[in-house]
Amino acid sequence: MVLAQLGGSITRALAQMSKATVVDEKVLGDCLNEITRALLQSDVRFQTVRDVQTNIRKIVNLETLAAGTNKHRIIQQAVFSELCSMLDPGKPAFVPKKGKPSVVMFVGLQGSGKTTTCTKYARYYQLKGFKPSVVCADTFRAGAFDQLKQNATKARIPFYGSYTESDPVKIAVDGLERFRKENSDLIIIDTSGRHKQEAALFEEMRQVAEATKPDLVIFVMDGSIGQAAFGQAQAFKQSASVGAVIVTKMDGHANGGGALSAVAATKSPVIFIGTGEHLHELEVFDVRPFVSRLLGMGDLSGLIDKIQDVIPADKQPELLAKISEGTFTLRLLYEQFQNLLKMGSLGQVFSMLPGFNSELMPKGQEKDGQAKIKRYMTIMDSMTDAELDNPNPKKLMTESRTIRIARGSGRQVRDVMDMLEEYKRLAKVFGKMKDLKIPKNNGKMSDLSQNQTIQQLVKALPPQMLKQMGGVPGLKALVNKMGGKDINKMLGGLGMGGD
Ligand SMILES: Nc1nc2c(ncn2[C@@H]2O[C@H](COP(=O)(O)OP(=O)(O)OP(=O)(O)O)[C@@H](O)[C@H]2O)c(=O)[nH]1
Repeated sequence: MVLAQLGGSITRALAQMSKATVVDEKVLGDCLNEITRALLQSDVRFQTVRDVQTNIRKIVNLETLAAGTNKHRIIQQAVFSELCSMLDPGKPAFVPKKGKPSVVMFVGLQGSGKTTTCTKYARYYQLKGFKPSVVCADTFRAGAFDQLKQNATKARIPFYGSYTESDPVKIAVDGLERFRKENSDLIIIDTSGRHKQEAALFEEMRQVAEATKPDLVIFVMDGSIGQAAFGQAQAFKQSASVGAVIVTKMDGHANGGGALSAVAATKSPVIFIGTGEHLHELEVFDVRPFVSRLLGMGDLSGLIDKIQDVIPADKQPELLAKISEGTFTLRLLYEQFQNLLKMGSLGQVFSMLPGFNSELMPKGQEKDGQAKIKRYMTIMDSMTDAELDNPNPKKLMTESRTIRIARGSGRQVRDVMDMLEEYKRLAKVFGKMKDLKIPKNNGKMSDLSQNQTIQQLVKALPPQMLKQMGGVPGLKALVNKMGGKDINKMLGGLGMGGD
């Protein structure tokens, strides 16, 4: 993800500053120059970058800071808070509520990713338990209905459109009526795009909006246009009463930071960012957690949300029971792999952990990781139930069995051995996790149970990960920050919660 480069540059500038034993004007100036350069490279408007720099200087007045003050920390906090202000439109967006019918209309220029994003958005809410549906009122681009139909079918989302009707308003109204009858609580209307902002497009948007009275109009915009987003977002906001923005293609272009800050400057809230062509490549955009992740400081609430999307609350006790039995079978590993793949990009998941930045996981490496998981799963697909459910599959694995599995999955014997090695390694980690007990007492944790949690986590986490989290002190700070409730939710989601 290209935004990670911006985050990486700023993080490096801060790390360089932290190394200085004495923070003087020169050290602060160098750090701010690096941050300025990174923001300009990301196509953030010059005016905005200048404001960020001036404001940080206002907060960090080295001359007036008392001796003994932790200047490194003050600078870091000032950078964090100024980046947040740069991206904060100061206005929340409408959020659909489950069970309460909402209509959301999508608008945007042709090719911005509008149609793809409609289905991503529907799927996001489907995973949260909504009953979404999509209506294709794009009669301008031939093939738009087919595209929406294909995407919606893949995600099992009901859709409506017409090959013969040319009036977008009629399609929108008919679709709305159909899905209202079917009790859909989130009806999404995809409208036509044009190559540029032209009167005909705005007129059509106005007519569809008048007929469907949407609760929210979402403007979808291509993030690669950088600071030009300001003019575009402003024009759509005035013509179609846009209530929220989704910025797409944040995976492929260095200008993403510029686009995000430009949209914020129009006082329109960005609610999601698109990070790829696939259905799950849509990320919630929330300013503070976003900046936190950008700077490698993690986003635990996002991680908890993601885990809960993948392992629904009603499935958690089942997983927990299996783990507490202490038998980590190949079938359980298979299920964990499925969950991991459902979580989407591993880089994105990692960037939610404090101390990680998605830059740490280069795209190629990420693809390799996913390919490996899929390879292991294909091998397991060739195993019998008895092999998958055996608590000690390594003992069971005779030469003839291994050859049979390798043949059945079209892989080499060494691939099967490799998968079993990985299983052994993970079984060891899970074996340690089964002792992890977090008391559930409505959120608050006693000091004693907090200490026990930390000790158990230290034992369970791979040393490399513990190091990335800042060692035991980093982990302590994390547990303190999360309190009992969130850590319970997270560990529960991973099948590690307590009684
Ligand atoms: N890399 C990347 N590609 C995206 C993203 N979102 C959409 N795309 C791609 O952008 C192209 C255009 O997307 P569409 O959804 O067809 O665009 P549209 O705005 O609906 O276009 P019209 O229907 O013609 O108005 C497609 O190839 C999508 O796969 C994203 O977040 N990242």
